[in-house]
Amino acid sequence: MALASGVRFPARALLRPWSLLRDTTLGRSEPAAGGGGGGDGARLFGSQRVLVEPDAASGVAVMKFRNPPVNSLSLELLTELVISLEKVENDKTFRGVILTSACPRVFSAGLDLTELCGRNPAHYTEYWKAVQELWLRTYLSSLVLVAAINGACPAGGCIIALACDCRVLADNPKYHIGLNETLLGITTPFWLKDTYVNTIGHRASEQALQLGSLFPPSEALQVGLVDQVVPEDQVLSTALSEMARWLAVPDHARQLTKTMMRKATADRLLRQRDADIQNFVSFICRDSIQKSLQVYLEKLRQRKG
Ligand SMILES: CCCC/C=C/CC(=O)SCCNC(=O)CCNC(=O)[C@H](O)C(C)(C)COP(=O)(O)OP(=O)(O)OC[C@H]1O[C@@H](n2cnc3c(N)ncnc32)[C@H](O)[C@@H]1OP(=O)(O)O
Repeated sequence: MALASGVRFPARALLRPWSLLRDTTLGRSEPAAGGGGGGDGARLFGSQRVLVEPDAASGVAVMKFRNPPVNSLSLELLTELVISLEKVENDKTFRGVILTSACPRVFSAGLDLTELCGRNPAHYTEYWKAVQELWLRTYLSSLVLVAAINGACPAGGCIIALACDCRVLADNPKYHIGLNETLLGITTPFWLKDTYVNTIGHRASEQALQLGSLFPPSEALQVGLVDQVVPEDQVLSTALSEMARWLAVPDHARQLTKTMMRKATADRLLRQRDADIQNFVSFICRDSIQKSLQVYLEKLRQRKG
């Protein structure tokens, strides 16, 4: 499938990209005039793992991850997210998307460790392309993206949140956010490290990345990883208020400014995507890395509660 960032999609998505999306249209069977997804706001479109609730009146769609139990970023979820974002972005009814979780207590557990363990190089290649694609699609989106973080947000979950323009985190001491890759025995790719540095600065990133720090809400706010910490039942309403603030700015000026701020970081990856994939595949295929990941996954499975 030809996507803006030029990545090739998994074979099944290439053959029938929309087959990954189950249309959950309610109420209307035809798109509203002038747009494909909004109408009176009663239309829902999404997929098995991504629920999209569009509100044409406000031009905002709420996109909910729905991959229980922990919204781990499986190849399917990554693919469905990219397709859903592309679909909303191509519909001129919409100017903003709120990303949130439909699973209790977890925004996203990050990359699906079962995609990183015991597979073959062709699978790792396909998987990493999908990770790159989601990051590029979110980081460079012309839409306003607000993360309504209503649960734990480690690693890949944090990466999605960092690609948004604004982050609102629920005030629950169990909802940690950060990049903890080193604790799994792996390293953060340069483009995600750059995103971290852009958000919280060099020194804080140097420390947090090496230590694999996961920040509770108050510390996440202090370090600048999130913009607001609010009671759990106010996360979505606060995200909507933030969205209104961002949408009050004329789109063209905001979009040009976003591009100016983010282009250099994205270009670093765009210039060397294939090399980045090769690096990832050779790294993840190492016996020592496979062992570390398996030990971590086993600990996760044994740890309950
Ligand atoms: C060069 C390489 C760069 C790669 C970059 C990698 C970035 C990443 O994203 S790596 C992934 C890192 N993620 C984590 O470390 C998070 C691990 N998960 C957790 O800490 C917790 O699950 C949670 C805080 C998110 C939620 O806790 P909760 O108590 O609600 O649920 P659990 O009982 O722990 O988990 C339920 C179930 O889900 C499985 N699981 C959890 N996380 C993952 C995951 N990331 N991938 C696959 N599976 C996961 C967990 O094992 C449990 O499974 P079982 O019910 O079968 O035991």
